[in-house]
Amino acid sequence: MSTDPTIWPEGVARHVLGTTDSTMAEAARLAPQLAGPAWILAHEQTAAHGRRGRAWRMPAGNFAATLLFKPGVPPATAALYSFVAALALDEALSRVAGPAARLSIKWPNDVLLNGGKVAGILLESVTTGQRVSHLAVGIGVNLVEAPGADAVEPGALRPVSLLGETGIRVTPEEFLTPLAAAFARHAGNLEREGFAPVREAWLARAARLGEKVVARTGHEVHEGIFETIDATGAMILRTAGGPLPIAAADVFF
Ligand SMILES: O=C(O)CCCC[C@@H]1SC[C@@H]2NC(=O)N[C@@H]21
Repeated sequence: MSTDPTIWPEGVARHVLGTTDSTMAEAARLAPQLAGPAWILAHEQTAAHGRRGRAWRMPAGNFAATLLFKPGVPPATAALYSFVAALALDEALSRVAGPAARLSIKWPNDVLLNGGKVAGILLESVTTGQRVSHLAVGIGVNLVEAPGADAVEPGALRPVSLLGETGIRVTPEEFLTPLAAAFARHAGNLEREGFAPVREAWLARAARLGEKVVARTGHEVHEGIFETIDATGAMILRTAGGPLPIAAADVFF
């Protein structure tokens, strides 16, 4: 991996916006003139989206930001930053909510609070030749309000908010500070030591490890025991037919 010590400088740039279409779209517009990593935070998004092109509802007061940077690594390595982001989110939420908060990470990168989804992560990248020239890590956190259950697909986990579950209120700007620090630290670990320490830390926070889950890929449904994640971040399911690596899927408990 890249070991460029300057990729995560002390003070990563921050752009704070009022209303925008989506911080992912803002990141795409900023990319051509990007010098170092930059966080783009918006107080309101009119066209936010989540994984698989789903709409992402963002009630006022919730957190919406995209971290844009230039990893300069192959796409498979860039994908590992989603585990970095999940760890950073889990850590930042635990910092603001206190150690009693029941937080965990649902593969690959949803953060759960008391068993409901409190935060989601979306990676978008631009690849030039064999390398990812720009990576946008979009993060949405229900700080003060969870969208209604009608906003999610049948069978998906109920959305929850930090305020609703813990009574703790933090502003998006306040939340960005521990999140950015945790992201920089875990990203530094990934870049210096490879995926092993991030994988280990991620597994220690994983929801339903060793339990039965259902993984729905575009066209197939697999049921099995969630055994581990491999060196590429794929979920390893123990199925009746043996261990099955799943690179991308929606997972149901
Ligand atoms: O769970 C998911 O599907 C991922 C949700 C990601 C939402 C965030 S909010 C900030 C950024 N801007 C967007 O339009 N999407 C991401």
